[in-house]
Order: sequence, then structure tokens, then C-alpha cells
Amino acid sequence: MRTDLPSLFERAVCSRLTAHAVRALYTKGWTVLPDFLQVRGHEGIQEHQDEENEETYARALCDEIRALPLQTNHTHLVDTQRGNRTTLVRKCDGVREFDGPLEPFGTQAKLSSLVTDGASSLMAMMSVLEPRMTLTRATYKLQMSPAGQCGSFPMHTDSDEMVDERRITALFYPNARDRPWVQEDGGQLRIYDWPHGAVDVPPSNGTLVLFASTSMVHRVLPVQRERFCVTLWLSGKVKPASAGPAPKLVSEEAAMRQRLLDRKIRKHVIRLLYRDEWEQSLLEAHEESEERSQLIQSFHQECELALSNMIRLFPDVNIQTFADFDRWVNAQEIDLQQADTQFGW
Ligand SMILES: O=C(O)CCC(=O)C(=O)O
Ligand SMILES: [Fe+2]
Repeated sequence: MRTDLPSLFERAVCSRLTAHAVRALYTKGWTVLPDFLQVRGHEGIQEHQDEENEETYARALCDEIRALPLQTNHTHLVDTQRGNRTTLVRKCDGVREFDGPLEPFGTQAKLSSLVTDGASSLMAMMSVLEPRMTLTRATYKLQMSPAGQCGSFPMHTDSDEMVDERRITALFYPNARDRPWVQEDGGQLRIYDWPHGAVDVPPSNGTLVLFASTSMVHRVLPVQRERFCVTLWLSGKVKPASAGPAPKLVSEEAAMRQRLLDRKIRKHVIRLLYRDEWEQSLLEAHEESEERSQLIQSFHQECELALSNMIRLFPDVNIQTFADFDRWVNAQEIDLQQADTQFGW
């Protein structure tokens, strides 16, 4: 039985995670909750409230992260043609990470409680608000970017149905409140919400971001100031919405536009449309090396493969080059409202 009081994060899950936000996550694949820790109402825990507020809680999390044995991470480049041989591509020093075990007491107590009890409350509340989500297990990663080192993350999705059961990514930013996060600070989380376009989320103190691990393409822009992030990956099952009556499609073109919005196809559309930015982000986030050149080469192969898949999937369209593909997709009058409600799982 627990004898400790719920943390500010757990209380925020109860009072700040709205049905509206969880519906947005389910229908469009992502949602942002700024000032997540602004828990109103004192819930009669006056003593607890006095010692822990948004500011002190977030600062304590940052101090705990700073004290961890953080390490520069690597991208795993898997060569499926050669028996899944893996090459490690070293990232730049600007991002340091830790995903090892945490001590539940002492110097890691707040982090430990966040990634266990905090994550459990989050999963339970999400399942209550959206019963098609059954999330049962959480894993985590703690991350810090020192000031002035231009740390960044390249464009990626976090998971793949074929690889593991991670379904929802929750990013929580316990960053300093002493001055607001401005454009020049960099470090924004960029979410590629095609066909709407890219959205930049500043990692301001107390912001919680939720998105679909398997299909939301995202990156972190190079950051200039000290930046912290707690990542929780929630695993389990998310049932797709039951198919309603099939939409009446007035034309072949409408049917084609609808297929482009399929979650699995959308991911490849984004890779192709943003291929230059994607390549640039890979270069920025990794140290120059022989392995990085292999990574870029493999990225080009994946783009070629995505293009040939598009040619196969849309045989009636005359696509031969990347430029043909861009022209064709950009000319489609996609129903943006439909795009929002049609995010499948
Ligand atoms: O730091 C962030 O905002 C996100 C990091 C991320 O995308 C990841 O660790 O997979
Ligand atoms: Fe990620």
C-alpha cells in the first residue's frame, strides 16, 4: 500500500487531463497540454501544497536529471539485407540521456515516482476517458541538453507496430520558468501533422505533449538553452474506431485522396514531402563520421522505396520522380476536417 502523498504530476493527471484532450489524441493523433501542472483547488492537502508547487516540483525534477549518469546516445542503423546487422551512429553531445533503473528514495525519488505512479495514473485516466485505449506498461527516458551545444533530434517516429507495443508517447517538460521560452531559444518539438503542416511546440515549463508513437513524425529543433525532457512511452493496445457507414465517394479522385490519409500511407507521404528537411535533421543531430554517411545513404534508399511504393499504390497517377510526387500531392484538395477525424490506430 502507498503511504506517500500523490505527486503534483499525479494530481494534475486527475484534474488537468481533459476528455477533450484525450479525444484529440485519439482522433487526430496528438495533443498538447500547456501548464499541465497548474492544479487548481487544494484538495485539502494543504501541508503538501505548501512544500510543492509547479516551480519547486519542476526544479527538483531538473536537479535529479542533472545528477544522473547521462550519456550521449546513438541511432541504431539496422541493415535488413545483411541479417539485421546494426551500426551505431553517434549523436552529437548536445543531447544526454538516461534510461537505466532509478532509486525510489533519496536523490531520484521524484523522478522515480513520476515514471512509476505518475505514468500509471496517466495510463489509467486515459483508459477511462477513451476506453479504446488499454495501456498497461510504461517505459521512460530522461534527457538533458546543456546550454549552447545545439542539441537536436532528427525527424523520426518513436515506434513501429512490428517492433514493440509502444503506442502513446508522453513528453513532459520540467524546464525553468525564470524566463519564457522564445523562438530564438530553439528546442521546439516539431510535429509533422500533414496535411495541416508542421506545428512547433515550445518545451515550456509544465507542458505535456501526447502523440501516437507509431505514426507521428517529429523532431527537436537545435536548442541553445538548457533543456530537459521526461519521455514516457505507454504500451498496450489501442483499438481503431469501428468503421461507420462507408463515406460516399463521388469520384475516383476522392477515393485516392482518402487513401493518402490512411495513417500508414501518411507517414510515407511526410517522408517524401519533407525529405530535404529530414536529411538535414539527420546531419545536424549526428557527429560527422563514416557511420553517419551510411545513415544518410540508407535514408536515401528509404525515400526511393517510399516513392516506388507510391507508384505501386497509385498506378493511375503519373509519378516518376520525387518532384512529380510533390506536385501531385500538393495539388490534391484534401478535406482537412476529414484528415482530423480519420487518424486510424
Ligand atoms: O525531447 C523531446 O522533446 C523529444 C525527444 C524524442 O523525440 C525522443 O526521445 O524520441
Ligand atoms: Fe521521439
